[in-house]
Amino acid sequence: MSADESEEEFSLYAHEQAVIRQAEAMLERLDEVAEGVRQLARAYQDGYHESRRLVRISDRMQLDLHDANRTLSLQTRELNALNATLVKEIERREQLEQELRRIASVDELTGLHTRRHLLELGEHELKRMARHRRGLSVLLLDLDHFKRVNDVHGHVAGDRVLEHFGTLFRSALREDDVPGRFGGEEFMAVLPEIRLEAAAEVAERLRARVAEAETQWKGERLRVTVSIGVAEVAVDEPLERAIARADRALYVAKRNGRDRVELAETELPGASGQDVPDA
Ligand SMILES: Nc1nc2c(ncn2[C@@H]2O[C@H](COP(=O)(O)OP(=O)(O)OP(=O)(O)O)[C@@H](O)[C@H]2O)c(=O)[nH]1
Repeated sequence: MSADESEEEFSLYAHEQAVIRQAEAMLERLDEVAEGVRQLARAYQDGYHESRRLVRISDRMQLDLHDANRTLSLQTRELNALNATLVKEIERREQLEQELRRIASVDELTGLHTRRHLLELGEHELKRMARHRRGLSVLLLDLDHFKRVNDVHGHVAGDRVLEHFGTLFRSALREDDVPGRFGGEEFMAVLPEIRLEAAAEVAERLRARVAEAETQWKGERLRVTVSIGVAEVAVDEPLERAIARADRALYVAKRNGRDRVELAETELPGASGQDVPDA
């Protein structure tokens, strides 16, 4: 073999080797491509199943959502109805409470303060008096022989007289005075910023007006008189003690012939008092 031949042989061999390597490389690449295609197909397949599953889930979710929405709408309607009922109930209770407060504080027959409310307002005035020290007085009033009005003309006539007295009582007082019905035919007033003598004048004016007044009843003119006890609340004196003193003065007015005003004895410092007289 010549040198050329061996060279050619060598190059042929090298060429074949190169082709073989190229073919092998191509096959490798083809394998990679095939694997890639397989992966892609798998991915499509998985994706298909996944999206089917997701669609099923979303269908079910949608139905559930519809159901939930329907339930919510129903509940909202029921809640709205319940809310309307509750609002009405609250309004009704507020009205009832207002009515109860009114009943507890306003005497139905005369429109004056009730005993309880009067005492509350009295305590309030007492606190104010403790600050300004301009005086505070109480009047205790009782219609005279009132039983006779009932006995002779009937209870309804008696009511009419009480009602009329309420009007006279209120009109004889100032705006700031607090008149109330203590119970039955007994009345009381708390007069802020008034000393004993001025309170006695108020009481006397009222007594005279009542004595002159007439209550019309079924063509008859009914007349009553009133006895009044007056007390000025002493500094640091509890209200009930001043009321008890006014009550004793009222008793004296009754004993001295009725249709009279009597002043309570002055409270002695440290003297022990009596409780509020019962209605
Ligand atoms: N019509 C009516 N009468 C009442 C009311 N409250 C109390 N009375 C009556 O008031 C009368 C009070 O009588 P008494 O306590 O004996 O006193 P009085 O007849 O006023 O005699 P003196 O107080 O001693 O002057 C009773 O007959 C009660 O029935 C009421 O709201 N309406």
